Amino acid sequence: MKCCVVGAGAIGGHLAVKLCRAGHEVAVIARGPQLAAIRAAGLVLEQGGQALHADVRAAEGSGELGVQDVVFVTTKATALASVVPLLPPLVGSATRVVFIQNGITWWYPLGLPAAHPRPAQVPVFALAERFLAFLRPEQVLAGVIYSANEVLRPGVIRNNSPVGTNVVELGAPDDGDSAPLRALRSALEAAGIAAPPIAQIRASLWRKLVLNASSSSLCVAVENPAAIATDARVQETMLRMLHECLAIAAAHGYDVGPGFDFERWTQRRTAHKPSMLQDFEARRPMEIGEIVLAPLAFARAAGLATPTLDAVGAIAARRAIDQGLYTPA
Ligand SMILES: NC(=O)C1=CN([C@@H]2O[C@H](COP(=O)(O)OP(=O)(O)OC[C@H]3O[C@@H](n4cnc5c(N)ncnc54)[C@H](OP(=O)(O)O)[C@@H]3O)[C@@H](O)[C@H]2O)C=CC1
Ligand SMILES: CC(C)(CO)C(=O)C(=O)O
Repeated sequence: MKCCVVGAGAIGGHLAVKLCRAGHEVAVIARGPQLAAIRAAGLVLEQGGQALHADVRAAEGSGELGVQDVVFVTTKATALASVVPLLPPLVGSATRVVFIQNGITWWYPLGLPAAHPRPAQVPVFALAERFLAFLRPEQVLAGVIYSANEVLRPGVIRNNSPVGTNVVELGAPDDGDSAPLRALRSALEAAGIAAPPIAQIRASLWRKLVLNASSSSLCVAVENPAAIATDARVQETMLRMLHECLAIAAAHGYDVGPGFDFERWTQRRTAHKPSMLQDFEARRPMEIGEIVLAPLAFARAAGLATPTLDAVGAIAARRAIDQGLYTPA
């Protein structure tokens, strides 16, 4: 498989190393110190006490890379607009483009089953027109990833998830099955990243968003990820947020609570800083619109009250605004 990872940071770097080591032809698009480091010495993924090295091709732009079988877009949602002009040279008629972002994102309304309530209007949806100017809807795939990673230093990614627990749920916006989708899941599985079949990509999105909308904004508010497990008041706040977000998902047609042990997430003692807290600390643009505010817009559209999400979300958003890391639309 000839593939290109656009945005070789924590998630993209992890995928690039695994796919390259599994024998695929992998190029990455990166910039700044990350690009320089990858060009000089490849990418390293620290995982389970091992340093996995991969000599991936690195480029600043897409012109030299040519048409790909698969493009993984693994930038933050905040950078998606900057990705638009990079994609056309990589995309041929058979290319699949996989968008792996947390939160409500641009493809949500695309192919939304008619039985589901209409989504709230959120700013990221405006990107659909730009992506669909050169992508047919069936070329768009979506990924929801469970894999805790951070860039330790340029060129070096650390995976903070217990070995064997990195999972990506892949689907099409219309939930259709296809040979390219199955082939991609198989390629990821063979590369060591679980990619189980799923029935509904928006159910996957909401299940993950329930965790992110709660833990990410709470971690930005308290700046202490461990407090979720160790401080009873913080843990109780997180549980309230989880349940409010589950209600939003259910109101929009995705009942993602059953079978998922959300309470376990509040009891995990983890020092991993959610990517939103990593961004806050590094003073990088934050995914406030997609992870914190979009679920609140969906709540209002469904007529739901979400007092705890509102309060903690307001604090996280305010902190981001004050640092210039989020600008309300
Ligand atoms: N990190 C994690 O543990 C997890 C993250 N996620 C989600 O995955 C997505 C990706 O997150 P993550 O990997 O942490 O993000 P990172 O910030 O670590 O990586 C994104 C990379 O994309 C680069 N980039 C952005 N725009 C461009 C551009 N136009 N051209 C070239 N490179 C570009 C960034 O460069 P620069 O630094 O210069 O901006 C950065 O290196 C997010 O939606 C996040 O919420 C999901 C699960 C876990
Ligand atoms: C919390 C975590 C790692 C869950 O996979 C995540 O999604 C993030 O860091 O943004």
